[in-house]
Amino acid sequence: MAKEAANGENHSTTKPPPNPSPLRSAKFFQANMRILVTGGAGFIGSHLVDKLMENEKNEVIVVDNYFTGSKDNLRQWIGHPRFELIRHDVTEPLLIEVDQIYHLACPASPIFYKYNPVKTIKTNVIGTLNMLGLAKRVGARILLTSTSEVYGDPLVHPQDESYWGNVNPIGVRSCYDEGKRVAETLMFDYHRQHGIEIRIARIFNTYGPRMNIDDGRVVSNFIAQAIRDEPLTVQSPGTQTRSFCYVSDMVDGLIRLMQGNNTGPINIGNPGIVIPNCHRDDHNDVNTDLGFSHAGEFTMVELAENVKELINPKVEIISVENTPDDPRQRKPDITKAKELLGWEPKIKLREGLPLMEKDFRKRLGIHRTN
Ligand SMILES: NC(=O)c1ccc[n+]([C@@H]2O[C@H](COP(=O)([O-])OP(=O)(O)OC[C@H]3O[C@@H](n4cnc5c(N)ncnc54)[C@H](O)[C@@H]3O)[C@@H](O)[C@H]2O)c1
Ligand SMILES: O=c1ccn([C@@H]2O[C@H](COP(=O)(O)OP(=O)(O)O[C@H]3OC[C@@H](O)[C@H](O)[C@H]3O)[C@@H](O)[C@H]2O)c(=O)[nH]1
Repeated sequence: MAKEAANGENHSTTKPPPNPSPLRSAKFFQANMRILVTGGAGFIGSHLVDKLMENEKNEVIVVDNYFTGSKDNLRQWIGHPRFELIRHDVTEPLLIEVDQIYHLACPASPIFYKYNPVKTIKTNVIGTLNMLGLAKRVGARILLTSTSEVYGDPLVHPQDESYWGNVNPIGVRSCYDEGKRVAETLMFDYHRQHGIEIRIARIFNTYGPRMNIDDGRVVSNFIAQAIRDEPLTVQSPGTQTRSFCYVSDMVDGLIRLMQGNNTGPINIGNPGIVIPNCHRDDHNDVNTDLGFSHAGEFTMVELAENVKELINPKVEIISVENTPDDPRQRKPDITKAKELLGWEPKIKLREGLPLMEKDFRKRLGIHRTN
């Protein structure tokens, strides 16, 4: 019987998970925790690896096909005795022995996941099936990085985990959002049917150093544009909102979820703090809405204005055409993360943007002149 609480409920299983390796209970040999990170050469994955490697009791194995990730993100660990890097596509089976699996492998930026949509859905469905098969064979606990995109173009705001979403099943984003929805279904079916220990994080927009400069997502686009003196391209109408979480907060949330007792799904993102009657003068990163402020949800025009003010006040902001099915609003309800994981984000957007600017300037070789 699986012990974890899913959405506060218990699910019965038909079969207990396999016993852990005898090495786990060996008297004289204390094995390290072997942790697999799929997609570990990517943006969030490589920061997660950094954090996991800080613990000397962890051995970290990364598998990645380098579609959007890069060995460069892991260069400080290559050759380290507790670290292994394997070029592998998760759509193919993987036979290794591990205790935990953080399953991140999947292109996350819309321009990359739409580039080869059939491959994206294979990665989400076959890739997740393969990782669940591995978890089942070796009795590992597995965490899936799902997404706020499972809520589609949400009709409920902010989004809590009980909301089933408003998703177009045949649209250009479906390979990703429907793919992640199937991945969540597979996780719960393996949990109920085979007793696999699962964890599901629904990640909201995350930003920080190491994002690909040409990643295509909004924060990296605006920062790269501001540094290069190019106009900031706000996709119309510009009133669509997102809530942005700094990557170190995200990694902390993922590790807490993996180590805790709740299956999730649990939203991990930065909704900001709701401060009644607070105005822009009182808080730098607060957008004022009828005297009711939320410092974490930004329209794309507001995000562009923040980037302009912080990074390059001379840069122009222009409106460009949008792509179909762009969600109009997005902000997480993180009550569950607070209550069940004791987690909430610490870094505000205006603190995170300069950290990312520093990293982008270094990689672009463009110094700040003012
Ligand atoms: N960054 C965000 O805002 C965000 C939001 C919601 C969910 N997520 C999820 O978090 C995870 C990581 O996202 P990210 O922002 O770090 O993206 P990313 O593109 O930087 O990282 C994804 C990694 O997966 C690898 N990959 C892709 N397909 C693969 C395959 N078939 N086999 C093996 N490796 C493969 C890529 O090469 C890359 O290293 C993804 O699952 C994504 O869906 C991210
Ligand atoms: O240059 C740009 C890029 C994007 N945008 C806008 O910025 C908003 C955010 O777009 P992004 O491409 O950064 O990311 P999205 O929020 O659409 O999707 C993200 O959601 C959560 C994760 O699963 C993924 O990382 C990604 O799919 C959209 O409204 C988009 O229209 C711009 O205004 N200008």
